[in-house]
Amino acid sequence: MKTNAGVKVMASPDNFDRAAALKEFDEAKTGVRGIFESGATTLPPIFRHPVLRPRSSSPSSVSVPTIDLSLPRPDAVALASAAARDWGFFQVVNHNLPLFDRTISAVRAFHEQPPSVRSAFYSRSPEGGVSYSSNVDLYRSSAASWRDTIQLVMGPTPPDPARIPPVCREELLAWDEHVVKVGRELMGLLSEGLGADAGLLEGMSCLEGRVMVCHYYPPCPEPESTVGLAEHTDPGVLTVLVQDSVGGLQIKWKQDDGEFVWVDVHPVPGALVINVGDLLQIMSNDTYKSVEHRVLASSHQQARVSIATFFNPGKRGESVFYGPLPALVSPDKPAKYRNFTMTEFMGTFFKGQLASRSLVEHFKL
Ligand SMILES: O=C(O)CCC(=O)C(=O)O
Ligand SMILES: [Fe+2]
Repeated sequence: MKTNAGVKVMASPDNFDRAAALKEFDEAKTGVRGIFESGATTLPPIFRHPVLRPRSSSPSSVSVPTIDLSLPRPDAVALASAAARDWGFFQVVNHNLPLFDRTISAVRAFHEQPPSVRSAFYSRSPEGGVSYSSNVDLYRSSAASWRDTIQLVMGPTPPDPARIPPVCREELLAWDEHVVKVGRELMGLLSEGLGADAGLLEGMSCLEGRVMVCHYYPPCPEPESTVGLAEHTDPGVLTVLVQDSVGGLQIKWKQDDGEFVWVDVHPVPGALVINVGDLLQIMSNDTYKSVEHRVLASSHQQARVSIATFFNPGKRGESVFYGPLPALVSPDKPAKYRNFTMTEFMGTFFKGQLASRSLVEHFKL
């Protein structure tokens, strides 16, 4: 038996005590990065995924659309809404490279601090909306993923800045401001694409509920046997993501012959990756699509960094209901989903495993 940062690698998985190994890994408080730092040459069993789809194989001719937001408005509306309908994913070119690089470097710097510094922030119950941990669903998923994350609830109530790790504090606050501007622009385009006013989604408070996750995917000794992030859809309205140049994000794409393949979302310098979440699929009554995606475990020497902001409605409460937008429902196009409160929606999400597609199915009529 060999020990990697407190995680036992058993010769025989038959007598492997998974619960104890998870606890030991979690209590080390240094994440997957800690295992990497220990020089591990094999994958600890808690990270081993029994069945993995092939790592790649997308036809090289297929790629997620990239949209230039400086195009004339009607063109931008047409392209963004077509991409949200046909792909559920697209990239937008925003030309704010210095801010992108600065933010990614700050997140990298947090995760690469000495173990004793970053472990002080490690927690599974976010204090004041900020936490650092590995695998938000560590104790619920059947196999862990090769990834650590800082999570920040940015809205409707922003965190006390003092709770954000100093090494990335200023950068993440500036990034949130930038992302809100991008989110407003995109929600405007997608609202217009539904035939509504540009202010529809923003008026429904969809810019207000924001969770930012700053992922770090260390190089992996056996990338074929695990994932960086298991396949899932995002529950919220819209996700805005910035990634570094390493790559590994893939979306599940249905070919003309009905077969699914994984398509790489190639890093494009200065581009943001945008995707439709389950709630926008429901609100748009299936006009826009929430698509499954995953991240491969990094086979490169370099760790991968990405930062995703999930936009959700900030208006909650037991008398505020979400469901297909009334303007999109008619006798010809009946509602495909029932209405629900955000409490019910998020409760359903947290009950399931992150890797399931059950949220949209759960509310289907
Ligand atoms: O790291 C990425 O590229 C994807 C992250 C993601 O899908 C998520 O956090 O939901
Ligand atoms: Fe996601």
